[in-house]
Amino acid sequence: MKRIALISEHASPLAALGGTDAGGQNVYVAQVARHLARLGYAVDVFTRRDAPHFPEVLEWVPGVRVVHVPVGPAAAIPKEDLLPLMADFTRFMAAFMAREGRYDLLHANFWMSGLVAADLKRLLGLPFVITFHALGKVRRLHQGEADGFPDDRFAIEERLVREADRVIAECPQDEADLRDLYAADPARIVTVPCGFDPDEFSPQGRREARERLGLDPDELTVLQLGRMVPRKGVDDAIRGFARAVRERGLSARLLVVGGNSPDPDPALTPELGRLQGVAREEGVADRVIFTGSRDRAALRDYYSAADVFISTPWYEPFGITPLEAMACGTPVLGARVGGIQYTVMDGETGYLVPPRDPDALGKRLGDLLADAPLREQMGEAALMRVRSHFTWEGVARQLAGVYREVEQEAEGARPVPPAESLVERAFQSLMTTLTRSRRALEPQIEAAAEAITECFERGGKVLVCGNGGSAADAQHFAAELVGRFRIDGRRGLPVLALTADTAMLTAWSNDVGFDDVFARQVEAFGCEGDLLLAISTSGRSPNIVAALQAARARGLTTVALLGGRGGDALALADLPLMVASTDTPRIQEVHILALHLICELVEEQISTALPAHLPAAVRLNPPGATSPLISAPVRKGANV
Ligand SMILES: O=C(CO)[C@@H](O)[C@H](O)[C@H](O)[C@H](O)COP(=O)(O)O
Ligand SMILES: [Zn+2]
Repeated sequence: MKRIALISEHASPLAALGGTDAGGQNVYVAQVARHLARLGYAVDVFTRRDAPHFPEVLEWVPGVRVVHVPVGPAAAIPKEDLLPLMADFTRFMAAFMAREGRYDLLHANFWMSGLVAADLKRLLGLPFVITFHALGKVRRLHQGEADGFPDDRFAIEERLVREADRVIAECPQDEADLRDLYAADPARIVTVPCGFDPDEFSPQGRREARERLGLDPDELTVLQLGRMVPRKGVDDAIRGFARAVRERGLSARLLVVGGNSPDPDPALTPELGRLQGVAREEGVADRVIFTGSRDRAALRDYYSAADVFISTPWYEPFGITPLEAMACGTPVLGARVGGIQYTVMDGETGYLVPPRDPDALGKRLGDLLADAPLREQMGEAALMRVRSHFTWEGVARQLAGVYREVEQEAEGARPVPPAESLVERAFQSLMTTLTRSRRALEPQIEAAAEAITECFERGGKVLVCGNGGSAADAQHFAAELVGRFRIDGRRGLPVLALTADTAMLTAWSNDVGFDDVFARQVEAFGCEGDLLLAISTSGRSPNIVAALQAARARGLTTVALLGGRGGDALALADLPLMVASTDTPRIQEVHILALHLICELVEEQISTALPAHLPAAVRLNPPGATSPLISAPVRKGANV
């Protein structure tokens, strides 16, 4: 079973049920979730908790849970104010997944949910797809200053277009906008339209529907239905209707369904007042009926009762209402914008007219109202078209295909176990570990070398310890500094490997315990100002942890060469050097490189600590040095 997280920060699928203020995104998320569940997906929809009584996790329909994300006030707030809450939204989802398991894929809806998905991808490596529903740059083009979203939206959308595994365009116009305005990679855009649910929308019989709504069964009826905002072009619908009625001398009425309440009160829906003014101005106040909002269950009767459905917004990312009207067998008079020009086939399932052009609209409306057989024919063609192209079931199947593609790609990106020899694999993995560690280790190696140099300069000594291979590394390190590394003729530096005294190690382990064999020696040899260098690939060896604790207690500086997650040693080290691997031998190999580099840097720093004009022998063996100079002759050996 595949687990999908649908993220929809402001548009809850539950709002789609009540229907009064639900926009297209609520319907989309609700329907996609339900139909994905029917295809066998386990779907969780993450949406902001905007009412106090909502439980955190609600089992909604079989296979779909709604997770109410508790960020911001548990009340409705404008979506323009949600961006600052998104970081908490992301944190909540990451914690939720830590508790309840990961998703196979995230499907974000709208740009702010996209931000959550993109951050989760960076954090957890989850693939994501996004349906924008509306694009900020398109909105700004059409709405200008009326657009209340911050300008950050543009840069965020650009990032999402770059980082999403797939961008779902809802129609060819959306796809073109993504390419032209956002430079989206065409190979990662897939066009999947919105849909309708045949159980919800089907022809109800015109006369019966009109009767149920209390409308005159014989009068020509035109319907405009949707949210009441200026960009929906309801004023153009009213003006076009007025022209058609005037010019053709028809007896018809226009139903305008929508608003903030079921009561068509301009005090509750200010836009309504403006539109009533337009109807009066056009002399059709008695023919335009504002109904207020209606429950979703009642909409099929409205769509079925109408002879013509009008949808002429200035722009529309997709436009679900024309589909729903077509699903009820009603021809659509639509604006040639966005998804409408894709769903409505001009001259076949209705007509397309330019946006904001009441004259063109009036003419086409007149043609339709005057020709009953044409309306009949177009209504049937509309029904056929939506049933074959735009059901939610079909949409969910297409999305499932996109999810499968993304998953296959993700699998392809996972490193295939290499077929080459063990030796080749070891080289490869060491190179990977080196590359990963490089950036992090460079400043740490320099800092460790500096701390060790300072320790020597103040007259201190270095104690080194480790187990197994790291014990050998400890001795190796001591040998380089007590003896010589690259620079010939310098003084010996005081480094004591705590792993070398077998009598002490065996007696203490035999009689007392192994866990404090090093701590005991730190107590014996360590003085304030000295430095302990602890080496452990896991950071969990008890004797290493105890040695670091003892060193801290005595005022020694602590440096630790670690790997994996650093274990308890990590927090006890003033300077931890972490190798980005969990494989012991690879960590040790990087440790050796780090130790050699530390030796080289320390030698260099010690030799330049005194003015350059002094003879080399004096610089390398300063007058205050406690150990005698053993310089020449150096016998021939591998390191010479
Ligand atoms: O050399 C190796 C593995 O390459 C082993 O001897 C290894 O050092 C031992 O297992 C150590 O006991 C591991 O201890 P540590 O690095 O986790 O502190
Ligand atoms: Zn080893």
